[in-house]
Amino acid sequence: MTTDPATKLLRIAVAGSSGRMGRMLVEAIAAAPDCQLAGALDRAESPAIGQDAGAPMGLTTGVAVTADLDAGLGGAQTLIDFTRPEGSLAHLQACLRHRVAMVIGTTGFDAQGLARIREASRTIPIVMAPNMSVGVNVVFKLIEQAARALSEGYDIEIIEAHHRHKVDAPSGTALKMGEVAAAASGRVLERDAVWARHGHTGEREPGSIGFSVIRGGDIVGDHTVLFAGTGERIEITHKSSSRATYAAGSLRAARFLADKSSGLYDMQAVLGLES
Ligand SMILES: NC(=O)C1=CN([C@@H]2O[C@H](COP(=O)(O)OP(=O)(O)OC[C@H]3O[C@@H](n4cnc5c(N)ncnc54)[C@H](OP(=O)(O)O)[C@@H]3O)[C@@H](O)[C@H]2O)C=CC1
Ligand SMILES: O=C(O)C1=N[C@H](C(=O)O)C[C@H](O)C1
Repeated sequence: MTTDPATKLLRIAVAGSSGRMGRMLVEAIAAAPDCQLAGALDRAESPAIGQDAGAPMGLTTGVAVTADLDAGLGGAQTLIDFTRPEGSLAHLQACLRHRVAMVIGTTGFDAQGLARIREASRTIPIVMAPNMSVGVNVVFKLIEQAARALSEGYDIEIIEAHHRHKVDAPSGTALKMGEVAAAASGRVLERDAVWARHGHTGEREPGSIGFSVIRGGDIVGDHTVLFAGTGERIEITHKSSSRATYAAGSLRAARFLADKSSGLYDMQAVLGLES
């Protein structure tokens, strides 16, 4: 999966190229001196099919958007995919056929989908992360440290806010924050999570991890983990103000995969944050 020997450029295809993240990625690839757009995929029903992938941003990339997975992936080393779970899993099969590496940013997979990705990573290299931003991945570390130190006597609540178009809840990032906080504080997320509260809920269950979800307007992505104790509370907050941060992280992931032949990695590995 090394770079093109002739041009030395990393040949990247983008799935969901006319989506919010897809457009950011096409723009980021066009601006990156070491990368080249090798393919742009979208659904057959998309009005973008046949148009230049850069058209929505006023760019000419020379790559037309296609729904033909084999044509879109043919010349690529890596596919960056921010679509929907069913789309990513269809793209995964095509990447296996063409031995193309994958960066998966899509959130909302079920256990079966995750198992298929894990299985595929025995054959192709994959980076998968619910959040590609450097900041959020540093925040995961801060949450781990705080949750370890505050495991007794502090209630953990996770609050996230996103734009009105987001279809999954809680966000993949919020779920990951819950997993990190649970593991570091001796809780088990599947057992201790409280996904919603309404009506006569009774008192808060000790050791639970509560989730609150806000959807509105054009909020790019805000996440807070609250540790509420007696007489004090600690809030660890990350706010994204632009999707460019996810696109930049995705390109870092694609570069990371260039010399890998298989394996499943996350952004902690890409950023060298593994402890
Ligand atoms: N890991 C991270 O850092 C981040 C992850 N995300 C995640 O990325 C995903 C996409 O987000 P966003 O860009 O805002 O979404 P959009 O809806 O703006 O874009 C999704 C794109 O994927 C296409 N698509 C939808 N369903 C399918 C399918 N079944 N097969 C193929 N293509 C499909 C859409 O086409 P059409 O418009 O025709 O439906 C569209 O082009 C979400 O899961 C989101 O949570 C988002 C930001 C950061
Ligand atoms: O859908 C989005 O927009 C985002 N989704 C990701 C998630 O579910 O965590 C990452 C980011 O928060 C933006």
